Amino acid sequence: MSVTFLWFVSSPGLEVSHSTGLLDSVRHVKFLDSSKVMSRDFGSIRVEKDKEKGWRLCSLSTDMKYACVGRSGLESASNFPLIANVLANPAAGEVAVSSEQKVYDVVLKQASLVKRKLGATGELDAKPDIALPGNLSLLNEAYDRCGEICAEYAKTFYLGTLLMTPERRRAIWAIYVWCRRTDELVDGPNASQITPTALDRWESRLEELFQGRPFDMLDAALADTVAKFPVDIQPFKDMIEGMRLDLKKPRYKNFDELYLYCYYVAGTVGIMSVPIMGISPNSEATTESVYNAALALGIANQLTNILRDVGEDASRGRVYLPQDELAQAGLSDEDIFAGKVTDKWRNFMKSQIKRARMFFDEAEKGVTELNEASRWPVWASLLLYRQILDEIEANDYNNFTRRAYVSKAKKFLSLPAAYARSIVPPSRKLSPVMKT
Ligand SMILES: CC(C)=CCC/C(C)=C/CC/C(C)=C/CC/C(C)=C/[C@@H]1[C@@H](COP(=O)(O)OP(=O)(O)O)[C@]1(C)CC/C=C(\C)CC/C=C(\C)CCC=C(C)C
Repeated sequence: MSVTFLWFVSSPGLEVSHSTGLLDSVRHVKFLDSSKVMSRDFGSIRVEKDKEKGWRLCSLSTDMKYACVGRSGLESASNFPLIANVLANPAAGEVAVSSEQKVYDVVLKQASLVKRKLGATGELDAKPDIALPGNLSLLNEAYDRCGEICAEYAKTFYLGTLLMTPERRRAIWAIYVWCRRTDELVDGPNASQITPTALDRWESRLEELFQGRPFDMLDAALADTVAKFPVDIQPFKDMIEGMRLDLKKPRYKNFDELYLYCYYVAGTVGIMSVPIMGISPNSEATTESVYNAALALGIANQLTNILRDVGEDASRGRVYLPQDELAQAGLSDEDIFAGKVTDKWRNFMKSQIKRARMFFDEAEKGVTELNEASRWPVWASLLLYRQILDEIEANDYNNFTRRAYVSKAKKFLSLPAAYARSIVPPSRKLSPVMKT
């Protein structure tokens, strides 16, 4: 996977290795009070009534033992028999659950955390900074540094965040920086030295920071963010799991496997971001449906990223495309390594692009439901990334030797279009509760 983030990212080489990473010099910053860490006990089994999807029986256990049977928001729109809900596994005498369903459990868990944190008022308590007074300026410095990194690596996105409230803006910066550091572990300049053990250490660090014990200054900003906003640790852990897959899994058998990978490395970003960006108090959408849209945007972005980078990934021996679908199209890894654009390849790409667009369509339904100030950067991100698919088509599906690229002029034109969409309000107000 290539690793510059959307259109915003300009410079490579952010140092984030476990021991020598960016600002690791500021270590053992112990100014966060672990006693203020919120409880994350989700109980075990719940019966959920989902507005659009009917009743579903779900395990909400934190250990990710999935037991959820239900329908996906995407399958109705899908022409692809690709997202199976429940996969029978007769050999084991068990019912295996599809990736989509596993991921939906994370969505439900995050949504239920948001609901519980909001309580009856529908508003988040604005918690004070959890630093001791003497260290408040350190915390501010930490957030400022996150802002600087964001501005350096994702300029347009950074500008978009300036529309958000100061609290939300700096929280998004802190999440952005953690995601980028995580991604750089396997895709950055020190990637060749990264081992599964290093990722395990990164995960322990994550657990510590969620307990209010950050390792460095940038972690401290995130520790403060997760203590203030109803953010679950699971998507963060899952992103690290995605990096583990990148170390050990060179091929994806089918779309179910690829879907899980896309969730790990990108869908997680959507789920982490919504509790910060907030849902409009005027939205009548269910919390779950907004999280589903956020997940869909992450998946759409990652699928697009994979389709754009086929040649580049192949040069590193990597093929992310579903093997069974390649075979059905009469293609194999050899065709990808040969890098020849044939009619078989064009047809295959058409169907892959179609699927990525379906995920973008699904995501679009949720953007309007976000808090007004958060919509513009999301629309901008969506419109710009979606155009990469158009560029692949314009390149006659040659994603072996030509990198689909959205020109500066087109990017620039997308910004007012994104703004225009962002001022469209959610359909109508029903109840002010249960949103953030
Ligand atoms: C507004 C907004 C976009 C917020 C997201 C802020 C945030 C926390 C970003 C972190 C991004 C990051 C550094 C992720 C690390 C993993 C990674 C690199 C994922 C890939 C991104 C782009 O890859 P790459 O850097 O290679 O791209 P380029 O080469 O530069 O093109 C990803 C493909 C995925 C990133 C996923 C998202 C941005 C998810 C966006 C979803 C939301 C913000 C939820 C919106 C809410 C609704 C309701 C739709």
